[in-house]
Amino acid sequence: MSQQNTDESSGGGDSPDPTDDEMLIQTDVSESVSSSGSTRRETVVRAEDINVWYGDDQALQDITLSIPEKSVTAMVGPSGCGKSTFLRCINRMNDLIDSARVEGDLYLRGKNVYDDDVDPVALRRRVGMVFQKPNPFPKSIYDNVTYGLEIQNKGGDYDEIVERSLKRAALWDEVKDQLDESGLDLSGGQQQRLCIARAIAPDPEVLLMDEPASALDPVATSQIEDLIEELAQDYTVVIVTHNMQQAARISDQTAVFLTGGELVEFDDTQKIFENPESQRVEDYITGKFG
Ligand SMILES: Nc1ncnc2c1ncn2[C@@H]1O[C@H](COP(=O)(O)OP(=O)(O)OP(=O)(O)O)[C@@H](O)[C@H]1O
Repeated sequence: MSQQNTDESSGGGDSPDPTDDEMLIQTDVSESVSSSGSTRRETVVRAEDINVWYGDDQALQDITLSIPEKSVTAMVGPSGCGKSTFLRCINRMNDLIDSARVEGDLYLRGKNVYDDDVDPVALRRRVGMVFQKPNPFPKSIYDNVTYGLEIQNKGGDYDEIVERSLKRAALWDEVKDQLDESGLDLSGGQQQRLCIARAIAPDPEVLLMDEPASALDPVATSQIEDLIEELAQDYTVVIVTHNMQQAARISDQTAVFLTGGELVEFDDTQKIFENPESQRVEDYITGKFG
């Protein structure tokens, strides 16, 4: 686990005329959660009273939590408790589900992403996502990595960005001589690292990962776990996982959701696994139910 203690609240650029993108980058200096008091990092994502329904069925109830920067936050809990739904609130992917309705406030660096003036596409530039099943496009490895940059019309030295992103995703050495070959010809673990390279190429601030290793074998899973810990030095990583050991190994904070879409406990991972406040959380993480 990589706890970083930075007391400072980086604050505020003094530019009087923010651009559209900068409108989304206001600083939230609220303190991140920590029962031990040891972790005081700037909050990047803050959810306040988030409720989500699919039609008449409520999937999340009054979720309030703060996710600190440059760390790994794990969302755990039994199937159907709303972990993925919460992840999709952060980059407004629930907007794409007709029956979904979100109420409450979700701040990204102090700006409510549900405000009318927020463009969800611009938001998703700043909040990248990696899914459970590796989903490279039927394109070359190179084009997979540059895809996000191209659709955003983002300039820059693509050769350099491809190399940097693949290195960050721990894939460069394996593919550097076959960048023109299809991403679909890679192994499952390599494909997932390619998807991570694609997600980080536009340099997002937050990286959402929805069970990124659950379709992979143990060796590929271990590589992805190492990679996630490394990525947290530069990005704020939020990961959904079914795997308690994985959450314990790689996350700094853990949020435990339970049936009914309730957030029962959110704290430093060590505290959650060694001395949770809630009996229901203890029962869940020790395998008594779920
Ligand atoms: N697109 C959707 N349409 C309708 N209901 C949905 C949709 N997506 C999720 N749900 C429902 O919302 C609830 C929460 O689902 P969600 O996928 O967020 O849970 P989860 O904790 O991520 O589950 P899992 O661990 O099985 O992936 C479930 O009851 C699920 O059936």
